[in-house]
Amino acid sequence: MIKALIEREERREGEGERRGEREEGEREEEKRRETRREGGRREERGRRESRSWRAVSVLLSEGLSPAWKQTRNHAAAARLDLRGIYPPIATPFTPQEDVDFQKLEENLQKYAKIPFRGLVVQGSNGEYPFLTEEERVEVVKAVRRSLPADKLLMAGSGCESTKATIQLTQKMAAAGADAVLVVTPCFYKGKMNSPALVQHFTKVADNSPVPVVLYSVPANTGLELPLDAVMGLSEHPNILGLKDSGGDITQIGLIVHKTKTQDFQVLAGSAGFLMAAYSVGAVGGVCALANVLGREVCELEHLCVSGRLEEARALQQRLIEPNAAVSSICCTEDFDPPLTQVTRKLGVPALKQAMEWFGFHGGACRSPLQPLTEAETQQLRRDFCSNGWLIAVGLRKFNLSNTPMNNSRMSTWKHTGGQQSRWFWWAGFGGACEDQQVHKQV
Ligand SMILES: O=C(O)C(=O)C[C@@H](O)C(=O)O
Repeated sequence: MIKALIEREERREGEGERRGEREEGEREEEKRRETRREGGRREERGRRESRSWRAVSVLLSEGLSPAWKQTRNHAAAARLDLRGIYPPIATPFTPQEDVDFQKLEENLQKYAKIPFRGLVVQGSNGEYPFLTEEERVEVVKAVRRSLPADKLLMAGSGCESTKATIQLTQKMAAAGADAVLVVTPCFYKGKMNSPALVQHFTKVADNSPVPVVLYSVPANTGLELPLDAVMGLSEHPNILGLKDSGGDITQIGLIVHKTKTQDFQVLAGSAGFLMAAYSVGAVGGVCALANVLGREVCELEHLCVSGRLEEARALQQRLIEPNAAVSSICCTEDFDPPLTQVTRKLGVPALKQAMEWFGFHGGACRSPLQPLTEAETQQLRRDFCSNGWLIAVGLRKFNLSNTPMNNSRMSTWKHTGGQQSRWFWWAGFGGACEDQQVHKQV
C-alpha cells in the first residue's frame, strides 16, 4: 500500500518535474521568439531610420528640416492676417547722420491717421543696410512705443548669415515686432540656391518667436527666391507669407496658385503693380509710395478688394510714375522686367524728397546714398505733377538753404465733385524760402 503511495508520489513528482521542464522550455522558447521578434523590430527600426535618415538627408540637402520646433508663436502665424497696405517707413537722420528719433516720431503720428494695416520697419526704404544692429533694434522699439495696438509692426531682420539673422530676429521680436520680414541673403549670391535658401529660412523660422515673412527683392539683392523654395517654405508653420518686390505678376500669380493649400499670404512689393498683384491673389502691398500718398494707396487697395475696377484702374495708372520715381528698388538691367522698369528710378533720396513735399520728414539719406541732383528733383516733381498729385499754385522762388523743408501743416480736406483735394502751406526754415501754396489734387 505504502509502496503504491510512494510510487504514486514519485510519479506525481516526475510529472511535476516534466511539466516544469516543459514550462521552462516553453518559457525559453518564448524568450527566443521574443528575441527574434525584438531583433526583427530592431531591424525594422534600423531600416526605417535609414529610410528616414535617407529622407532627411535628401530633405536637408533641400534644406527642409524634418522636425520644426514649435515656437511659441507658430499658432500666431496661422492667425496673423496680413491683408492691407504697409509703408516701408523711411528712417530720418540728423545732419550728423544719426537716427532722428524726434522726426521719426512726428512721421509716426501722421501715419497713425492713415488706414494702414501696419508698418514695415527696416525695409529697403528704411536704409537698413546702413544701420547698425543696435540702431535697427532701437528704431523698432521707437516704432512700437508709438504704433497703435491694432497696427502690425513688421520688422526687417534679414542679415547675411543665418546665425546673425536669428539673433536679430529674436532681438526685434523682444523689441515688439509682431512679425519679421527676412530678405534673401545675397552676398554669395552664386551659392544661394534653393537648398541653401530653404535651409536658411527654415532655421530662422524654427528659431523665431514671431512669424516670418519672406522677402524677395531681386533688383536689390540680384537674386529671386525660387518658386520651389517658396513652395517648400510655405509649409513651415511659422512662415506667414512672402513680400515679392520682383514685380513679375506671372511669378506672383504662380506662387499664389502653388501655395493655395497653405495659409500663405503674398504681398506686392510696390505700388506700381498693386492692382495687378491683387488680380492674381496678393492680399496686400508693402509700398514705398505709401510713405507719401498713403491714403491714395489704401484707397487703391479698397477699390481693388471691393471690385470697383474702373476706379481702381484710373487710380493705379496715376500712381505708376510717382511710384517709379520713389521706389527704393534700384535699377539693375538684369532684374528689370519691362513692367518694373517704370518702377525703379530715383530710389530712397527721391522718396525722402517727396516726403518733404507732402508734409513728412524725409531729409537726407545716410552716406553713401547721394542727394538728388537738380535735374532729378525736377524729374521727380514732374512725375508727381503730371499725375495730378502736386500742382504748384502760386509757386514762388525758392531759395532754400540746405535745411530740408519742414514744419508743414495740413489745412483741410476738400471734396470737389468727387475729387479730394488737400491744400498745404509750407513755411520752410533756415532759408529765404517763401510761403508756397501747393494744391494737391487726389
Ligand atoms: O522698402 C521696402 O522694403 C520695399 O519693399 C520697397 C518697395 O516696397 C517699393 O515700393 O519700392
